[in-house]
Amino acid sequence: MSDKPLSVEEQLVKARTLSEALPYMHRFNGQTFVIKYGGHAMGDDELSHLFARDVALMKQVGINPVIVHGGGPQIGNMLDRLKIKSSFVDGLRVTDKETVEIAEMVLSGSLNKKIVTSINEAGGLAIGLSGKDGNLIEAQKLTRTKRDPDSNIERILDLGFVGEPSRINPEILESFEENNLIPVIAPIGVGSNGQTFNINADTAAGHIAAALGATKLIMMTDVEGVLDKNKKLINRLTPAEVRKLQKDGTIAGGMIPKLETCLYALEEGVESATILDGRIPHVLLLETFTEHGVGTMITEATE
Ligand SMILES: Nc1ncnc2c1ncn2[C@@H]1O[C@H](COP(=O)(O)OP(=O)(O)O)[C@@H](O)[C@H]1O
Ligand SMILES: CC(=O)N[C@@H](CCC(=O)OP(=O)(O)O)C(=O)O
Repeated sequence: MSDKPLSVEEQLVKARTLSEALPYMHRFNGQTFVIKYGGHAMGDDELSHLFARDVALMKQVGINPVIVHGGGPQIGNMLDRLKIKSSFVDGLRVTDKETVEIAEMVLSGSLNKKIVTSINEAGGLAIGLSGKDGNLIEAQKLTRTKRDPDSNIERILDLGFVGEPSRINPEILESFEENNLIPVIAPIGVGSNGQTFNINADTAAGHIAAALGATKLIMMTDVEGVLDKNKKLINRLTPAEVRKLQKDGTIAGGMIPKLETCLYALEEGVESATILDGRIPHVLLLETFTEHGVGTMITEATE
């Protein structure tokens, strides 16, 4: 913050901005927003600090923010340091025994605590947990098939310890809300025999949003939003339009699980899913307290 006094005009702009936020504060009071904070979006310290402030502000004005974080690039860095090779299939990391241990260490350990600390420093009260705590995310091995384009044979893919949520037990999150705590969740799931599963953070966020009956699912990433074939931002999409983009190959890599999750969340009753550019300062406030103008919003009906 600069110490230079503001001109009257600048003060008026500030006052107007605050006043314009009032209807949104009323509209969203008491509602749950699940915010997926992607590993790419958390690379810059200044942006991470602004993210934490935005989350603390949301909580202060009566919204219930629930953070689910990723950490793909950070897991990748640790695997590189340990000289462990890693690969992805359709945006999902092939996860062997060693890799799942590293993923848990990075996600539930250093990254989770870093986010908790920065929200606490910003004046919120955050609590970190993984899907193992309170049995929040019960998971099973993900089963995936892929059609071989040459032979047209459907093959079963074995991604190792990659999990998908089989049941979410949100009671622990509800008790946090009652106590004004902001949950920060690492996407690690627990299997029926206590196994650890590495879950794509988008998938975890979508299931948590559905189980909590969230109003909004917000995905923060490192692109403007969903881009069309000419790399132009698409502002609004319906589920039918998303399916078309999936079929014609416009959607690739990490955007595949992201959009699958958005569709799942909408089917389960979440009102809107938005993919936002986490590189924009205060993008969460822009999304929450102004008419939609950034990123891609997916809703059942377009106005
Ligand atoms: N049509 C598309 N529009 C936008 N991004 C796309 C598209 N298709 C593929 N992508 C890729 O998806 C990436 C976002 O997914 P990902 O890297 O998993 O992000 P995060 O780590 O934030 O979850 C983009 O950086 C981009 O490379
Ligand atoms: C199965 C799987 O792919 N798990 C992810 C979990 C982290 C994640 O999803 O992080 P981002 O949101 O930053 O991509 C991984 O190992 O990278």
